[in-house]
Amino acid sequence: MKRARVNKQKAGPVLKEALQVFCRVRPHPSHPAPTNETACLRIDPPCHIHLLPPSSVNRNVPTRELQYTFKQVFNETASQKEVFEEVALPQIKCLLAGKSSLLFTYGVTGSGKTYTMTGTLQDGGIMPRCFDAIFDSISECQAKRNTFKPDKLNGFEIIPEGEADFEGYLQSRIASAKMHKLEKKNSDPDLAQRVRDQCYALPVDPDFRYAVFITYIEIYNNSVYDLLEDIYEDNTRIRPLNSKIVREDCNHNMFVHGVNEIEVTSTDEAFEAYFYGQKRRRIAQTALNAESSRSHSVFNIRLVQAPVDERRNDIDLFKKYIIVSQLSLVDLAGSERTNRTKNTGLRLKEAGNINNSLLTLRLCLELLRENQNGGNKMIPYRESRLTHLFRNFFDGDGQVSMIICVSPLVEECEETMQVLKFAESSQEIVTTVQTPLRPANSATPGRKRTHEAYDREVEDKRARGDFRTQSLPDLLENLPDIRIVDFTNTDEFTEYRSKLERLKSHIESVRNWDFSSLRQKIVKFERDTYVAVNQSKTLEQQCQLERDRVSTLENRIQLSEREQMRLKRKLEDADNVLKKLRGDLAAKDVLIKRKTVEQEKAKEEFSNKIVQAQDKLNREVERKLKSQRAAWESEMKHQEGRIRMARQVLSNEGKMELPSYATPSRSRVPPSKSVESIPSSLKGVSVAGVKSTLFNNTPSVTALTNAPNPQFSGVNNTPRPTARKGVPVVNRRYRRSRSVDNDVWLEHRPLHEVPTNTVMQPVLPKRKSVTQLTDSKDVTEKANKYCLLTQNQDSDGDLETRLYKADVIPTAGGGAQVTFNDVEVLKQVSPSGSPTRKTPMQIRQDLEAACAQSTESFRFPHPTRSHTHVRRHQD
Ligand SMILES: Nc1ncnc2c1ncn2[C@@H]1O[C@H](COP(=O)(O)OP(=O)(O)OP(=O)(O)O)[C@@H](O)[C@H]1O
Repeated sequence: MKRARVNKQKAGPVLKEALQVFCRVRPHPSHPAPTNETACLRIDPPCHIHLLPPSSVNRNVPTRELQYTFKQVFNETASQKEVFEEVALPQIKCLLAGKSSLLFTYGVTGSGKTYTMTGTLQDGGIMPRCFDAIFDSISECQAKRNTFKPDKLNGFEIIPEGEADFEGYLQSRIASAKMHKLEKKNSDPDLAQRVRDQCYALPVDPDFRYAVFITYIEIYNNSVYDLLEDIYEDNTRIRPLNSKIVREDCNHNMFVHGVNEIEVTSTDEAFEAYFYGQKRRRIAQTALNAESSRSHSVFNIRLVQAPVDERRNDIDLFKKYIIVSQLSLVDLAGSERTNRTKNTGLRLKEAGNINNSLLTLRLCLELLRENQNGGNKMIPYRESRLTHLFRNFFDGDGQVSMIICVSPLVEECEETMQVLKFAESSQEIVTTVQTPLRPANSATPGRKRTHEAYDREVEDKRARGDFRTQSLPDLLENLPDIRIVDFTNTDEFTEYRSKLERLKSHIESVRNWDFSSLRQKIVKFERDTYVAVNQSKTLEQQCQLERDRVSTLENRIQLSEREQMRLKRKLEDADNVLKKLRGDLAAKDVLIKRKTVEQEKAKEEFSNKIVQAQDKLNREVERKLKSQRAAWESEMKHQEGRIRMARQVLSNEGKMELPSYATPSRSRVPPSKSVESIPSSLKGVSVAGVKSTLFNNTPSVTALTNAPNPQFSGVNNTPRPTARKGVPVVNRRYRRSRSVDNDVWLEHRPLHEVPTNTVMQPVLPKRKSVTQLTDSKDVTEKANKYCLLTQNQDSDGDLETRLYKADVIPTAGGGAQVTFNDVEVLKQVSPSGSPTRKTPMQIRQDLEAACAQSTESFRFPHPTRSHTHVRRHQD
């Protein structure tokens, strides 16, 4: 027995295709005409779907309307036929052309995945319609059963005609019969009830023979099980399914090792196998679906095709001519939220596994998309059996399509959003599809048609009676009997001769029959037809490619339009914000301008006020200065009068000569200050024998300033005054005691002294206090130091206490000269003074400001302080 195996699929040109995503919305379970309150989806045919999240939904879902775009969106009323023709029929065409494809349904539990994939007997889903289309197309070219045989290593062997392993087939049928006997009680659906609404006969290459194989597996809790496995150990015992492993064949294609691959020759057989597997599939009732799939089911259809040889019907035995294509129909289990399904125990574990495998699928697709956009991440296909098994498809070995099943239920809004989001982004994934090379063997292309045409021609000729003679066997049958009985009978000879001539003419006519030219004509015609068909196929492929390219571009355009819309919205938002900010800015500008104007105005008013206040202050200062000067001048005059009176008294007594008051000629101290320094207690007092020298030419005190006045710096260098005639001279032999402790002070206090109660007291260890100088001896004999205390209190209650200190120097005439050499000023500001009185600092500032403008030469007193103790020694 000669056998052949599929070793390697012959690869033709590589086409790139985007992952195709379709969306199907299932009808609302309770509202035949859903409203906005009950449905969260709105369809905008043919490609858009809008999600309208209700306001009550979770905060993870944005409240605005979201739009998603897919290759096509089917609404609630879309029929199974419509879905099949749009989604799966192109994949059947691919399958017949030798290309593989994967189609899976994805969605939340109860969203209609199984319904879309399988449907019902009356209204079949994608899977039964696929079988119908396949068998309708290959019906005339179907290989005899068991011509191909799976080799259990993902390949096929060809068993030449006559050697077909009918025994094996019989065995499998017997096993099948057995299982049916056991399971018939499980009430198989009656296939006779199945309704077919359409014949899908697609063109196939007639020079090939075709066979269809199926496998049916489930991935349950991340383990793979063969649903077509024989689990009957005898007629009564059933063992559990064994888990299978996923392996890689020599061409790096993934397959389930040891899986039962069954050849089917009709849709009914395929259905039988499907129902056989379906009974083993794990389905359970949940809160959301009465028949919820607890596993992912994979229904693989493999189409094996091999060319026929020149002798019309024998399949070519060269293994290189075999083409195997696959269509995988995957019904994924639905993603579940435990809080909605209320699953516990085993159901909860199943739900966890389902969600994990779906998560891995999503992760793989997302990473694939990222990698195709320039990323370089490892895709974790192996983390789930599901992704591991379909790695080839994702890595670029076949077309991938996905049907997103969604429910319009408001309660599922958030999950639906996740599904739509993921599906929309998956459309960016590009997969590659290899077109298999049709085997270019030595056989004449179109030979099947040639044979058929020849047969038809002969039949036609026969029917028309175009054959001028009978067929050769007829001719031979009608040959005259050539045995001559009587050689003398010329009639017999003549008849015999005429028979032979007739025979000869028949033979000649048959010989002249131009078989070769007819055959050549037919072959040429078929060749042309074949070339034309091939060309048309190529053109069709190119058209398909162009269509796909256009649809990909359309998808991209839609995506970019959406992106553009999104950006536009963003821009509009930003524009609005900008406008608002600009408005705010303009308002603030106006406010600033108004404030600036107000500020300028206030500044102007303020400076005017300052100028006015300065003027007023200047005038006030001038007025005060004037009045002060006038007061001082009158005081001075008064004092001078007194001095004159005192002088007069002295001169009248003739004993004491009072030196004339020498107005300090070079002193810059205002005269009033010197005048003021005359002790008031001396007013009207005459002391016999006492000579007084007041600030003898030298201003010893600068009472109004703390800073040393440079104009007085040269004072000490002024020549000492020479004694004038008649003026008592100081006793030159008198030596002042240098011991301070020995000084005896004559303290001259005012009669009505205001108690200062200050801690600052003059240090006068030995003193005699008097309020009036009545006896000159108090000065001349008892003291060598003189101290005069004066007090002045102004209208504000400020008290100024002055302590004039002097040396008492005996004169040659037996009197004494009192030389004032020091003054201490104690100023006490009344805390309860006039409330309108300015603080010293204010006064100083006012005066400084006023005088800075008016007079530069005038010097201001140092700010008066409470308890200011000013002391300046002459030396
Ligand atoms: N388009 C539709 N038209 C009519 N009925 C539908 C449609 N889609 C789903 N249904 C019904 O909804 C129910 C649930 O559907 P189905 O079992 O296909 O959901 P599922 O997505 O496969 O759920 P699970 O993931 O749990 O297996 C079924 O009774 C089915 O008949």
